[in-house]
Amino acid sequence: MPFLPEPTQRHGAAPAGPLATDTAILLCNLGTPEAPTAPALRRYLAQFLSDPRVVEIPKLIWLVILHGIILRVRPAKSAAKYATVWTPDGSPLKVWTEKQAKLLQGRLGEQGLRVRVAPAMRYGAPAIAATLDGLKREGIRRVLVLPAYPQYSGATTASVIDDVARWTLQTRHLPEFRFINRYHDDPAYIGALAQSVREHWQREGRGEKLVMSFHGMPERTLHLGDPYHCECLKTGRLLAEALGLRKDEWLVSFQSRFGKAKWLEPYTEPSLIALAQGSCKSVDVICPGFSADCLETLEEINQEAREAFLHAGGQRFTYIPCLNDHPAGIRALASLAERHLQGWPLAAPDAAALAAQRERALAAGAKE
Ligand SMILES: C=CC1=C(C)c2cc3[nH]c(cc4nc(cc5[nH]c(cc1n2)c(C)c5CCC(=O)O)C(CCC(=O)O)=C4C)c(C)c3C=C
Ligand SMILES: [Fe+2]
Ligand SMILES: [Fe+2]
Repeated sequence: MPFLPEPTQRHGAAPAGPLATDTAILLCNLGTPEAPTAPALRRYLAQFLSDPRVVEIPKLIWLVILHGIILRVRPAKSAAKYATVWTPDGSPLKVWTEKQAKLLQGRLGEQGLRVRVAPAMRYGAPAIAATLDGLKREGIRRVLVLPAYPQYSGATTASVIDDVARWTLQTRHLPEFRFINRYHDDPAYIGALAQSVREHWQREGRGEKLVMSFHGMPERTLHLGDPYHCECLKTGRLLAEALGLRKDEWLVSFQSRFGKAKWLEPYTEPSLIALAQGSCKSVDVICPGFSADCLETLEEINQEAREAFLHAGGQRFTYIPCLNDHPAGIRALASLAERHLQGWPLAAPDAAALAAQRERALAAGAKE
């Protein structure tokens, strides 16, 4: 059966008739636990924190710390935090990533691009390898890998590419691949962020300062040449310019510090406390590096950081949601994808040829 797109909510019904395609976009996000429970967190954290791209310390020392301390203590603590943001449909990160994939496919369809968009997770499910197996079984021959991270880092973007490369090592007949490494300064992405801030200000009023909080990284990675820090600063500057903000009306900070080492500064929560203790009593906080709301934004920022700011004397804290399913955010992803799909034939392949190709793929087994 040719692949049939599902109708989307924001962009109306999918084009009439079956949509055959041999091109896919793999929309990859970080991944999330299956449930807000300690056992599910232990499985998730064990996979995530065993990735040498994420924790760059000598393997043996790290394995002792990870299994001897972290995986004994952190799962229960993190599970309790996840429970506060869990939705009836599951973890917010998973719900939003699945929705984004559907909307992106619908949007590309409206632009006349017949592309299958499949969500995948670097850790947990749906795994990148299983998703690529499934796409191959569907007859997909070209894959554009779109990590859902605007700013490149070794811990995130490169780790997605590692995982795709692991799959290619055990696959004979490879699809053609392309990778998107970053979109931190893409005008449509910056424009979508600016639009969401302006809409937020219209709804909620405007604070004295816009705090742009990005996920942190060990500071060491900056000195080792990771471009993440620079790309976050550039996103921040471009967003401030798009909003016409003066230098004293915004700041970039870094959240989610893990462990005792020095991470990128300034840290978000101490910065908010310093603002509240000084003369800034009203802030709007946005997390431009997260393409979808998740534990780090909904719990760490909108609960913990909010409480810290108000407790320190702040009077008004508003949180600006991630782009999630915002039409401007989906349009930005679509224009980004369209540029990277250039030159690939996106008209429907001959349906009979596609069916025959799938038959051959199925007969030979997905791994071949
Ligand atoms: C151990 C070091 C970590 C590095 C380095 C790191 C980098 C990094 N992470 C994201 C995006 C996300 N991280 C999320 C959760 C999360 N991150 C870490 C640790 C590191 N991240 C942990 C241990 C956790 C799990 C939660 C916890 O126990 O605190 C998430 C949210 C996932 C969810 O399910 O909601 C995201 C998204 C980026 C972009 C990044 C480097 C640039
Ligand atoms: Fe993280
Ligand atoms: Fe966190």
